Amino acid sequence: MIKHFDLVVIGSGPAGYSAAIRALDYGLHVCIVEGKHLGGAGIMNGALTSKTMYELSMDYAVAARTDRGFRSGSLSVDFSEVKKTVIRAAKEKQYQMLSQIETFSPEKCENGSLSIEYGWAQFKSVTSIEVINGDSKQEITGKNFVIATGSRPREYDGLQIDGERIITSDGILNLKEFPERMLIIGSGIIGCEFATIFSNFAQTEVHLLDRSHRVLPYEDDDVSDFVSDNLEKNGVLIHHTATLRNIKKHQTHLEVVLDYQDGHSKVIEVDVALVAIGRIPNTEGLGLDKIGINAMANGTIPIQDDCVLHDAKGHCHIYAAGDVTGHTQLYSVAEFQGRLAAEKIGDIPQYPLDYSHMSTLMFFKPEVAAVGANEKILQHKKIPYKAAYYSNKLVNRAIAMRNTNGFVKILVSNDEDQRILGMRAAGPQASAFIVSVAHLINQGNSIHEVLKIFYPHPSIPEGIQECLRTINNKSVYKKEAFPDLIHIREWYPE
Ligand SMILES: Cc1cc2nc3c(=O)[nH]c(=O)nc-3n(C[C@H](O)[C@H](O)[C@H](O)COP(=O)(O)OP(=O)(O)OC[C@H]3O[C@@H](n4cnc5c(N)ncnc54)[C@H](O)[C@@H]3O)c2cc1C
Ligand SMILES: NC(=O)c1ccc[n+]([C@@H]2O[C@H](COP(=O)([O-])OP(=O)(O)OC[C@H]3O[C@@H](n4cnc5c(N)ncnc54)[C@H](O)[C@@H]3O)[C@@H](O)[C@H]2O)c1
Repeated sequence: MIKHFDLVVIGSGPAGYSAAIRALDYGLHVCIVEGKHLGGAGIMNGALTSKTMYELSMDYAVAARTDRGFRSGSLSVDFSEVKKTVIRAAKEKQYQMLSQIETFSPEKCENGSLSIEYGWAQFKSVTSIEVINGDSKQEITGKNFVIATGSRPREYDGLQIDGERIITSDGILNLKEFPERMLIIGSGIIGCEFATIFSNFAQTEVHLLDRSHRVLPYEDDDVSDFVSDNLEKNGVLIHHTATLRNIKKHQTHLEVVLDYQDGHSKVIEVDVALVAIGRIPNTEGLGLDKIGINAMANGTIPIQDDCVLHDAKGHCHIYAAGDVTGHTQLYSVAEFQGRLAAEKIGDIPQYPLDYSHMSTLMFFKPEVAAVGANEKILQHKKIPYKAAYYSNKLVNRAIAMRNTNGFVKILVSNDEDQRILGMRAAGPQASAFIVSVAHLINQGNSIHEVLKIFYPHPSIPEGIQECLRTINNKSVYKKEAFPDLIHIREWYPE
């Protein structure tokens, strides 16, 4: 039997699920097709599982502190219990998603419904897909499609991922115990987040391979240095300018050869190697040739700001959203694009995609949050700016928390308007207040809007207001008195 829907969404990650639900809002009959885990990397082996593990590791690190007037009598941690808690968190979310699918099932709803089919989808034509689940196959036809197939870890050339000793982020939950020694290959977000998590639990000697001079190569040098310093304080051994020559597998361990830029080499022994060198889009096997679409050389499906795919014949009932499109690989971006695709299908009003105020959270110790441009971006675009830095050491709430390791760095246009262009914030609660600056950037606000407002006391965001006041020399604490804690830099194109 061929099943037919108004909209077929391939992939149930944040892009696919949000597209499906948004189409349901205006009465479409929708089918989600999912090959693996409901919720995609938004939930399993991705954002939610890694953040659950991060929160547990941060709690453990706080419990292990001895500088706050109290100490725990004895502290121990069991990896299998940590794993159970992480999986419980993922299931909690998946059951919420499933409850919603069941609430709107076609048997119960005439005016818009949701169905889910498990299996791998492949286009047969511009109106039909085949869904393969083990030995069974079924055909599903649709008036519209959203391709939201996400991404998967990039593999390291010549290194076989065995899922046990040599793993990617997909294999973290396969580990049976805390490895005694671990090498993380790649010092981007995933590499630095897992280095934070495993060093927080303090059961693992963590080696982090950074092929350049700094971790997080796309961030400004001061932010990268701050993250590196904190990783090192947490016990992580960072191998800057190192290249992996090879890994020899032994019965009980891995023997790793690292080559450094200055010509020397080092052999280290670890139990597990985690490869975290980026993610690649899931487009192979989708049958894109059957719909007249060519993926780019890097596998992504290019979209314009409308998420629509146009083939040579002008078909425009097929859309793409999320990691598969090659845009910044974030939950929020995937969800926004998925919603937008569904709104386009329904021809209902949409908010335009505007990445200029996109924010990111990075789960390190302490957390780091980013919104809008950084110095590298502004210099690349030749936009003159002022960068103001204000340390949390001067912020009363941080002092009260006994947690002053952090800062805000705000970039404003170097002109009369002094428009806010971007911020990097590190320290407690950075993830909670970054979005307030996203609103300021979105509204094209200048310093003046911030200076008019009462910031509650004691609060960490008071640092934002003081930081902006420093630019026009109106702050309560002055850079002359605290040159290490407050500074301002100006930049003009040559
Ligand atoms: C370890 C890790 C931590 C992360 N942490 C964060 C974070 O803290 N914050 C953040 O914003 N982002 C984070 N991300 C990124 C975020 O998870 C992704 O950007 C987001 O999940 C992308 O959503 P998506 O819907 O495009 O794709 P995905 O979530 O990858 O979902 C795609 C789904 O499509 C399915 N699929 C693929 N091909 C087919 C097919 N042919 N047929 C049927 N189904 C198919 C897949 O099985 C998958 O379930 C993290 C990612 C990882 C790996
Ligand atoms: N908190 C978050 O928002 C969050 C958390 C995790 C992942 N993510 C998303 O997932 C995506 C993937 O994360 P990621 O860390 O894998 O990718 P990434 O692009 O952030 O970092 C990859 C790192 O690997 C390095 N690298 C690449 N090839 C290498 C090689 N051959 N040898 C050694 N190093 C190499 C790069 O220089 C870079 O530092 C990110 O782009 C991010 O958008 C987001």
